Amino acid sequence: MALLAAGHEAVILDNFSNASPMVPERLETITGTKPIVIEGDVRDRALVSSVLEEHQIDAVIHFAAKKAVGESTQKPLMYFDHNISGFVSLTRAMEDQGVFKLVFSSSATVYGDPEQLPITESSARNHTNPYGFTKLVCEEMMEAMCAAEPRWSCGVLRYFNPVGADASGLIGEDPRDIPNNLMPYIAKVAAGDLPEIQVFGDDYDTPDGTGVRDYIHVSDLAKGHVLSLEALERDGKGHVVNLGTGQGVSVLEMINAYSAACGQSLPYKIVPRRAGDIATCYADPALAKDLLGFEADKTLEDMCNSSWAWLQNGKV
Ligand SMILES: O=c1ccn([C@@H]2O[C@H](COP(=O)(O)OP(=O)(O)O[C@H]3O[C@H](CO)[C@H](O)[C@H](O)[C@H]3O)[C@@H](O)[C@H]2O)c(=O)[nH]1
Repeated sequence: MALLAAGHEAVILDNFSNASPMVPERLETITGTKPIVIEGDVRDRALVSSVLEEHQIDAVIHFAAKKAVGESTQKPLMYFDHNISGFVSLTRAMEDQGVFKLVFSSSATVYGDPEQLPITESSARNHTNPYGFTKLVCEEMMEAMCAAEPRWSCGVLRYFNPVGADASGLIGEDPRDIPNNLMPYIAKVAAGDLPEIQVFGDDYDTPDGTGVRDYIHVSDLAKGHVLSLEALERDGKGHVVNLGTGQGVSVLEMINAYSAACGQSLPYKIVPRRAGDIATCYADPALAKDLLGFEADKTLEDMCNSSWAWLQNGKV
């Protein structure tokens, strides 16, 4: 999904392949502002160009990418097409229309297996799968674009592990297939759709032996995008920042927190490690605070409560 903002007007371009068509209506309920919704694909340069022109767009938030690591190893070309061709097509359309402000969804995946913790933005970049490769390539393309054309200013946001749902309970994640990620999997077990959680390894070098990640509430993440856009307008230059809380949470801590939120003790079993997983990953969030004034303020409890509320009320 690409959200293109001109002044206070929001224009959403989406092909609805993953998102529910109910999202724009629910967005309106939450924000009180009716977004303009255009059905289409970010790889359609002519369409994007016409949208930018017609609505006098001055900045773009680019979310239109695929994000499942496992799928990317099976279908790398599909990932290159959506994530890399889509990026090139979008930015060429922006260039055609003289729009040079871009907020980009990057990922902590660009750090590969981190050399040091917490992870700072100057840590070495690496990729361990085709999905991570696409994020790294887009980051490098932005560096080249900005070096060649000073009018570009790009806000590169390296997400850690986004979880939770909007506090209204109206918008959240509802994977169609068996979820790959921990929180949606736990949520399906809590809802009775799956029998038990599989914990991928309890022999990591972490306090309880299970993997540790920096989970960030999606509402905090959304706030980071607004601050990034504002910084692009204010500073006239780009930034590359981590969006995380700086706190590591283990798989067992997450299961316990979700059990408290849904009021039942969730069943789990320890299974072998998942290939490609690392022990620990959490952000140094200091630069995002310095450059954007960003600070994540939602707790682990907020993340679990909002996910559970969405499952009960909002799912369509
Ligand atoms: O059913 C599950 C799913 C996950 N885990 C564990 O839970 C932790 C989190 O796993 P996720 O799959 O939720 O998230 P990852 O950290 O593996 O990956 C996420 O964060 C990465 C950056 O660190 C990339 O951005 C990637 O796209 C994104 O899915 C890991 O220790 C994993 O082993 C389980 O034990 N059981």
